[in-house]
Amino acid sequence: MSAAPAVEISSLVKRYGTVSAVDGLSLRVAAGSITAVIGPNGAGKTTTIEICEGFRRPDSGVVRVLGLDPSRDGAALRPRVGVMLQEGAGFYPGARPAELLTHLARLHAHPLDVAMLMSRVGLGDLRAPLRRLSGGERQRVALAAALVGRPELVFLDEPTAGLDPAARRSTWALLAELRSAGVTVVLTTHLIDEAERLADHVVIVDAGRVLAEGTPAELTSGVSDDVIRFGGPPRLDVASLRAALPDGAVVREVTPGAYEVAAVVDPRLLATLTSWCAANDILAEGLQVGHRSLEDVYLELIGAGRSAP
Ligand SMILES: Nc1ncnc2c1ncn2[C@@H]1O[C@H](COP(=O)(O)OP(=O)(O)OP(=O)(O)O)[C@@H](O)[C@H]1O
Repeated sequence: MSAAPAVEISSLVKRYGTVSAVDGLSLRVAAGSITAVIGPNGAGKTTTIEICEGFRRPDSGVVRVLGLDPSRDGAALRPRVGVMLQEGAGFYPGARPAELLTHLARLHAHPLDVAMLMSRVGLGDLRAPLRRLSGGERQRVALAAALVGRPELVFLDEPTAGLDPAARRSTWALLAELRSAGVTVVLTTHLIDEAERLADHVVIVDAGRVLAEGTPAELTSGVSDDVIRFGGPPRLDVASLRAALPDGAVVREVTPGAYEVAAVVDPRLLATLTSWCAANDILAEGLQVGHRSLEDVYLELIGAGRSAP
């Protein structure tokens, strides 16, 4: 990976009237990496990305994309940067995918072959105009449009939203191939497992600021607690279990009959838990000790229950 970041944002602020969409956000994207920006609806992800793309101007702060200022150096950046907007916004609805992609290819010096690209993103030789395509097909066209010019850097706003599971996996494979070819990928997503599996670097944003960032492993290992999961009859007395466990343990019934204990797990804690179950005539089914997932960390950071991602 090159030392110069592909994207560098310092103290970015963007307001819409009284709404602070972005409120002092700073981040760096390493060249050749996949960076996932996650956060609840309205967190400021799209606004940040659109400023990087040159579509919006910041109120203050500094943004550098491939060392350039996107609000001034758009002409120099356009051939080098691919952009996928949410739901393929901005495409002419009467165009067919191949027409649109061929048109975009002509704007670039060394474009990809359009037929090959359409096949790679799962469009085959789909001939219907864009307005007749399904949401998932439009997503694929938008992804192909971002890639056709062989960009060094791509910004993808929710690239797998609305895709079926097979198409989502195939998109992940494509993004991993791009990274192997040295392309920098910045994406937003509401799928925390997508960020966890795919991204080298995850940035959690809320209320226009970065709450936490790091590799998925760093973000989850920074939390000392592990989690024990088990199944049993619904509506167990979690307060009684909680009282039996050491201070700091958190017990909750996630869904009826599915329990989670978040704590520093050691053999003694496990023994206390199973003794409590034995004393209450409960067979703890599927008992598992595991690390907390990125989703656990995310929900804790943004405040569980405040907003569904
Ligand atoms: N053009 C605009 N005019 C006024 N307010 C706007 C405008 N664009 C965005 N906002 C507001 O700025 C805030 C951040 O929006 P943004 O689209 O950046 O969030 P997001 O994190 O991308 O959300 P989502 O996950 O729902 O796409 C929201 O409160 C939104 O309503």
